[in-house]
Amino acid sequence: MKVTVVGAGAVGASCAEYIAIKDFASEVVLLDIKEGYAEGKAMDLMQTASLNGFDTKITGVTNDYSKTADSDICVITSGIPRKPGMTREELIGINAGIVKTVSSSLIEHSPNTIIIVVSNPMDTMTYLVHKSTDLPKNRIIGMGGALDSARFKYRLAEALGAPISDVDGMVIGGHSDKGMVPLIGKAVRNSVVVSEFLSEERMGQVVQDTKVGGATLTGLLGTSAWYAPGAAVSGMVQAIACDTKKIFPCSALLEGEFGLSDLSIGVPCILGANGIEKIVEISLSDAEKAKLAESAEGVKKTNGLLEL
Ligand SMILES: NC(=O)c1ccc[n+]([C@@H]2O[C@H](COP(=O)([O-])OP(=O)(O)OC[C@H]3O[C@@H](n4cnc5c(N)ncnc54)[C@H](O)[C@@H]3O)[C@@H](O)[C@H]2O)c1
Ligand SMILES: O=C(O)C[C@H](O)C(=O)O
Repeated sequence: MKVTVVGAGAVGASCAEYIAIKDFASEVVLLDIKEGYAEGKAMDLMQTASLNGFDTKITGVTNDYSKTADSDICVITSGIPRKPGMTREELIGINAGIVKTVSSSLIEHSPNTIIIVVSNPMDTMTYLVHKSTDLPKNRIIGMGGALDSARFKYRLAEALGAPISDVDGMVIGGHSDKGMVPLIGKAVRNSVVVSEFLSEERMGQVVQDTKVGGATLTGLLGTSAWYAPGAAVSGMVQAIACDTKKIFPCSALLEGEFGLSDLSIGVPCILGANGIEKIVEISLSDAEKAKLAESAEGVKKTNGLLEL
């Protein structure tokens, strides 16, 4: 199993590290445009192998796509991150060009690959890869909901005073400060809906804290987060590599599912060897449907800025 990660910055290196630590891939290629940068990150990571106990071989390359040939899975993290006070949507001007060029170079050398898009604004960048390449739709997947759901579980555990392993919940919709739809009505503590434990007001706070999770970290760090994003990507890569058929909320191209079409947005998906094996059309309350529709409008507005 060969995995390429484009962008050896904060998120790309974190992805490579978590993939290696989980020890299911034979090879990870890190590629960056900055001379020597990916080589340096790969060497540093390889020097953790005997300490962390993995055999995955990590190599770094400067913009040489021939070294990525025949990758089973490619992750795109190249592009600029936001700074405090910015939205993810403001990154479109620079990142769209990067994502378009990178995806076409990857496919040239790995025509059968599955692509996971991370660069922001992620739903729009995922849609751009659908529109600008010939890959089938099950092989282009955006990562956002896996991260947002992890943040939702963190906030739920905090509100409940419970261990994180005791809570479950999912975030669907666009990966944006306003567009996320944390499904609070379906969130559970050990099978019991959280409304049994939390007031309406506290649940509203959990939802709001989840939606601005990325902005909160950007304010604290001066740039956006990388540990949880890297872990979220590695979980999706593992599900595909090991054909686990686990459900992750992913940005998938919709063609009528949930009453939506012609956009990529976060919905529950079964991930396996074929990438998105199935979009799971869970039933939503009227309020959840309305929020998802509003979120889709926001994503489509950003998609409208693309030069296709
Ligand atoms: N979808 C998500 O949940 C999620 C989570 C975190 C970050 N992100 C996004 O991921 C992206 C990367 O974030 P980061 O913190 O790692 O940024 P970073 O600046 O640390 O790293 C980005 C790397 O991309 C490289 N790069 C730029 N253009 C390139 C090109 N054409 N080819 C190859 N490499 C290129 C840069 O040299 C840099 O090393 C940002 O757009 C950020 O908003 C998304
Ligand atoms: O917040 C960001 O800009 C980066 C990423 O989308 C995140 O949610 O951490």
